[in-house]
Amino acid sequence: MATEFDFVIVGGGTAGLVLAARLSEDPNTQVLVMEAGEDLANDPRVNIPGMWTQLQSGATDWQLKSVPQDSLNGRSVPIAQGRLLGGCSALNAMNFVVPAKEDLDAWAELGNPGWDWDGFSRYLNKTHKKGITDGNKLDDDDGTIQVNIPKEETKWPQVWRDTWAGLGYPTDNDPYSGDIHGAVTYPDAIHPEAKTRSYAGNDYLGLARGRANLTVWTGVPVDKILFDNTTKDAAVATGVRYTTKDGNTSSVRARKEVVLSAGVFHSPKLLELSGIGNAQLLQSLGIDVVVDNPSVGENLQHHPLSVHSFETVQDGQPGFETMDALVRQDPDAIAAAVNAYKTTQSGPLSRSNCNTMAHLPFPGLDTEAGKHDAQSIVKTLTQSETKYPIGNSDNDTYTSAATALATRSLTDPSSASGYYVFIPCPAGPPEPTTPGSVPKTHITIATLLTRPLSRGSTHITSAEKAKPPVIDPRYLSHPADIATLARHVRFIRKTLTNQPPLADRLVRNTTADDDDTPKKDTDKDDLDLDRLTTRLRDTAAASTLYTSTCAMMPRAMGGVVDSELRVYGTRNLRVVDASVMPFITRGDTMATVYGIAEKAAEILGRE
Ligand SMILES: Cc1cc2nc3c(=O)[nH]c(=O)nc-3n(C[C@H](O)[C@H](O)[C@H](O)COP(=O)(O)OP(=O)(O)OC[C@H]3O[C@@H](n4cnc5c(N)ncnc54)[C@H](O)[C@@H]3O)c2cc1C
Repeated sequence: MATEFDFVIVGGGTAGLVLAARLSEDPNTQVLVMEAGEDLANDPRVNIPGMWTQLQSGATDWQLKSVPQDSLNGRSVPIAQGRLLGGCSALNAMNFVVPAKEDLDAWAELGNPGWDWDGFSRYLNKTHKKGITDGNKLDDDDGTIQVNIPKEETKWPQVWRDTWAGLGYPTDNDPYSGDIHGAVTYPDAIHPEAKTRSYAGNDYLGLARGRANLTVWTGVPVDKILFDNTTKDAAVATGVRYTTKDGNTSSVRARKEVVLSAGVFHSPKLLELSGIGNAQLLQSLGIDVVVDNPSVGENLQHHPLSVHSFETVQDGQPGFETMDALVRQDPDAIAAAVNAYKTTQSGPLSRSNCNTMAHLPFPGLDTEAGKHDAQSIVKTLTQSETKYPIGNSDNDTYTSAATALATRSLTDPSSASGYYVFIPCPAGPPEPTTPGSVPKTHITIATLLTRPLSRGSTHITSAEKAKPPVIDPRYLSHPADIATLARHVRFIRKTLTNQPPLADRLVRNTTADDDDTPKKDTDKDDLDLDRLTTRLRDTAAASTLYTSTCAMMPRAMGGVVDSELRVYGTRNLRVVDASVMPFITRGDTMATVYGIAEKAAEILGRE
């Protein structure tokens, strides 16, 4: 077995497999991918789109959770992260969400030339191939991940669009434009004809699987980067140490580079275990300090969300079916879904079921009262003591850039502060049914905060390799975050769900604690913001999108990697995954991670 390669990629996930496919295009380059999880390429839970929720537990998930969160009344939140070949791209919801232009332009302005929309689009375009939308073939481009907007099989998406149109928002957004206001239907990363998941584990790795110069090892967790410390000006990465399948410790050498693509929690963990991080922390754990950089594992970002389920009208009108029976695991419903999938590649198993979305500016920004309200939150941005990332000397620059981005989302009608998702099923466990009664049906609307100012961290608390990192996302800890999210909750309950045609299909809000007939929320005065805010502390949830723990920006600003993704203070060591985003994108993150890896492959390939 070879023990020396040109590139050693740690983590065969979303980014890692893009790198593997691209770097091994050169037959003279030997590439190794080391993945802690296993290859489940033939598992229906990976391949059948509608089964995407099934892998978020057990051996295919790292089973992480946050520490109890003060800002969520002491609740601890589970954090799903894929532990299998393909990483999160093998178990995520497949929504292919191109980042906003303003996301990328803000990255570049921090001191990352070439990462703006104009520079990054080229790499984003390489990541995907637009498939078929409602029977029409879109593109013959040669991108890799297959994306397409599934055919609409119910009337709910049209109801969603008509409702937003009734409120005066555009509904004809191009999901690939990077510039979306109002309702939008995002593509799913699904093969358009077979209706199977398109992800890094099949479409990127599939380009390269047979190449003699690419080696993929699964079931081999890496726990340390090895350095040659004899060079004075930088620690030179020479390879990694890992645990073999039979439990022994072994190592491999990298002739050119070690690339960490272990994801937002494990890339910083590996840096810290290897001596790169906050010197005080490392010394307290008995780890030799290789590079003192207190920003490693800081700056954790994430979209907090609030979820609302509504019982729907059951009047026998076709087109208003929901997935309640599937959630209840009704055998007839399961049989019908399996049959539709097998015979015509249609039905709820053929899709993500959550690609009907919207981006909304600050609610009420078109009125004087709304503008005034937004300004009251903007004031709290500058008054807040928050400075981040913690532990570096020049974070004023980063803090003002983050504040400017958040201010824009609060004051500019062309920017979004809320990201809405429509799902045709209940949010929690099904309501109990009584014998003889007709089971109820539900839809769910979730709203996510696009520009969170709260920042968290992930760190090791022991030199023991098997110990999970301690994750403190500090969800909704910034006062502006909870204030803004509360406005979006009020918008859902008072405005969106009272607007026809959606209002005509809803009976009651089953997640509200204060109201039996929330369709009449507009008549009520108990939707005051204090009450909604208090309730958010008990009910707000966490989306599955996390970024920024090894942020790409100048080191003095809190950066861990430079704009070519090199780890500061080292040579031959890069990070390429969701952890390098200096600001989280305003929507889902997978498409951006694919783009980051495409760009990184080009950078690595030319060196
Ligand atoms: C449940 C869920 C649903 C989501 N839905 C969407 C969606 O619909 N749309 C969207 O855009 N985004 C979605 N996301 C987010 C998106 O999938 C991630 O942001 C993105 O895939 C992260 O890619 P990555 O390369 O950074 O990490 P990953 O894809 O997680 O890859 C990291 C890999 O490294 C491996 N690894 C970690 N530590 C080690 C180690 N020590 N040794 C060896 N290997 C290691 C892991 O097992 C994993 O395979 C979702 C995420 C989750 C969890």
